[in-house]
Amino acid sequence: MLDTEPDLSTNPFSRIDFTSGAVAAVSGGSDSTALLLLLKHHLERRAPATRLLAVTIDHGLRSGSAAEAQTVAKLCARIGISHRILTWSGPKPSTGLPAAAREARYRLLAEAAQAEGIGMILTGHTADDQAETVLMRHARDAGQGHAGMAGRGLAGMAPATLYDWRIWIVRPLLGVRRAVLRDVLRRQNVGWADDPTNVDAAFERPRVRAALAGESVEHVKGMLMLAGQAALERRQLGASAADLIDGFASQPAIGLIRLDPCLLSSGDEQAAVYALRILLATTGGIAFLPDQARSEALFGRLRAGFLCATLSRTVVDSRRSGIFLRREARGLPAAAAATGSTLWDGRRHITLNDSSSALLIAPLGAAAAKRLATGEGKTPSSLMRAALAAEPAVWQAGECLGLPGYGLKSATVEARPVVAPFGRFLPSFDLAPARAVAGLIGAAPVPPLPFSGHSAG
Ligand SMILES: Nc1ncnc2c1ncn2[C@@H]1O[C@H](COP(=O)(O)OP(=O)(O)OP(=O)(O)O)[C@@H](O)[C@H]1O
Repeated sequence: MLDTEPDLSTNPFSRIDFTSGAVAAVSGGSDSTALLLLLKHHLERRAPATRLLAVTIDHGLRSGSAAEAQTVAKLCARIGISHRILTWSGPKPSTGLPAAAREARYRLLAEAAQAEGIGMILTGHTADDQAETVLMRHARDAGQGHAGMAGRGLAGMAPATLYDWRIWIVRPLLGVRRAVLRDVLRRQNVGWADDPTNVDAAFERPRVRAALAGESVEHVKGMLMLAGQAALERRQLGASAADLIDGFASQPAIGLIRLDPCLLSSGDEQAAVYALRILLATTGGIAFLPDQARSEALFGRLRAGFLCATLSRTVVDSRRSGIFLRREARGLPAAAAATGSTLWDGRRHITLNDSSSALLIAPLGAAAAKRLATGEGKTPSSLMRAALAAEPAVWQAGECLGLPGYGLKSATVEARPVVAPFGRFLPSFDLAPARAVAGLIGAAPVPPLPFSGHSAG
């Protein structure tokens, strides 16, 4: 079957490393049901010892969803694949429902994988999904007057995305058309469920899907080529930005990044602005990069002379001793009891290793920062203290016990830096700058890509 089908003539799983097992995300729709059958076929022949678990998320949003999940369970039982159904419980928002459902879906899939010690999730996203994604981003960019410089989004979905900095989501069918997958199912006499929300014109994706259905095959091919080109450019830009971060950025104190002013005349302005945007989002603890135009304007002002400005919750302080980035003092989290594991201010993963004592986590603040020894060096100590003041400190009964990793003797609380713009979702296109920033700020290393040869694909 795999060897004779034109669009599946190259085995879509051949480059994937299955050593850590796989969770197949199966909704019961045609794409993910075909994913399951093709994957089973591949593993039986090439890696029969692989741990494979199929998981269906019941979002509980439609009356038929539980029955659809049961249909997947029956199919899995028939073909001998372990299967779990996980239900999205908890409040459902009245706006932004698709995004919230997606967030919950990935969280539950990752939990299922982790519970089984599996390090990878496979989804059934197809070439049709990719064309829809690119078309939607095109429309959004054009609406915002960004056409021409928004190549980043036009890359579409990446072949792999790291979720929560811990588990890879791989999309092996991104190059395969939906019609081909449906043929596979028909030939094996396997049915699938048609999700009515896929044709509900109240949502953007179904509207785009309907528009694409009327387009020629050539048009869709053109969209996919555009995405491929944009992905290549995004990877190249990311690699150049990573080189600039490695060469020109340092961290003289926790929360303080110093940029060598030579960055401003490095010769690759586009990559330098991209590096600046990534570092601004990281320092400010923001999941998205600051606006391109505002970042370019800031870059221009940095070239023109010394300044102190704020963008992306980050104070940019350019002076004779360098360009310094630190979290602004406004809008820091209020004091809160330390609990198991939390993301603090979008910037720090706080882990409480011993819950026997009642501890509070709150910003160190200017007064306590003044008492910290910051050492002698080229970096002005006032800047180091300002950065440390915005770091999470451990407090008990009104007394500051110190900063985790900076003078706090006990290992009760750990605070690990997070590469904020990529902390939740890291598309494989952006691996190079994510690795560079992780090295710079002391974040956990990026787990290796589950592809043989570790290429970003
Ligand atoms: N209810 C579900 N249970 C398990 N997996 C699912 C479910 N819904 C979607 N998936 C997985 O996600 C893939 C894409 O599905 P779909 O296109 O409906 O989601 P999407 O919202 O566009 O995805 P995303 O936003 O994650 O890119 C499916 O092929 C399947 O692998």
